[in-house]
Amino acid sequence: MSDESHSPRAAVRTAAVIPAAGRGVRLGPGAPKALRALNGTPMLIHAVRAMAASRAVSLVVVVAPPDGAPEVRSLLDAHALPERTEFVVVPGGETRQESVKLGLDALPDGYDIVLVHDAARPLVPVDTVDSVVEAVREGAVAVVPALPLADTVKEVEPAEGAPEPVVATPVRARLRAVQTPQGFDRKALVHAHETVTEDVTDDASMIEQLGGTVVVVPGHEEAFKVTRPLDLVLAEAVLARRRANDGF
Ligand SMILES: Nc1ccn([C@@H]2O[C@H](COP(=O)(O)OP(=O)(O)OP(=O)(O)O)[C@@H](O)[C@H]2O)c(=O)n1
Ligand SMILES: C[C@](O)(CO)[C@H](O)COP(=O)(O)O
Repeated sequence: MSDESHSPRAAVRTAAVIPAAGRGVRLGPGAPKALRALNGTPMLIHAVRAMAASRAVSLVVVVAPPDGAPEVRSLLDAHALPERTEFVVVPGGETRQESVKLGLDALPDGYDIVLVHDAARPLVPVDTVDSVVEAVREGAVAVVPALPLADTVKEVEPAEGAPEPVVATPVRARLRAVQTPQGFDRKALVHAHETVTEDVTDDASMIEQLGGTVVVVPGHEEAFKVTRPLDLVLAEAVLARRRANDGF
């Protein structure tokens, strides 16, 4: 997609907020997850490049670990990034939700579409980013990329240290595993972050809670979230496959 698109909101500017302030507890001991290397390059840099690869995105706000903003600024300065994109770094908060809110607070005027993208999804392809932006440009208030599930999902009654009774089996064909970047009309997302106080696991659920419509576009298997140690192995394998296929 290019900025010559004929979407109703094609001229509207798009910013990406990248929450990168998490510790990465499930990945095990070490540096904050976003700063850990994938094939020698910090995961965050991969994620920033993935957003900046979209010609629609002209500003990237990185939400750094609370005491890590100077280090993240230095990292951005030390890596090659597209010159047409502006980069801002702000310190994050205790939860993902707080971190996204701090990123939104740092957005200057003039950006009416916002993507929120996990630093922990460093390998999302640019076509996925572009299709999210395109759907918001076409008029959607909130857009999520998602994939059908491979596993059957059970709802259980959580029970610590005991077998958990199953209470329901949702129809798998109606379920989607949701990724990022999630794309939003900026005003709607800011309003949602100012209004919803309950903890949620993604930004789109805040829009849902306020009665807004969220739509799904196809996600991508390479947009998986690096969460546990095995995901690092998979991410490096994806990078190796890209190098072999594309020569970079
Ligand atoms: N206080 C927080 C917590 C999470 N995140 C970000 O939100 C994204 C998704 O979170 P997750 O994958 O859960 O990362 P962590 O919180 O680091 O992982 P864990 O729960 O294993 O500690 C990540 O890019 C992470 O850096 C954030 O910006 N601020
Ligand atoms: C936003 C998200 O990536 C969508 O799948 C996910 O909900 C983040 O969850 P986490 O537990 O904060 O990693």
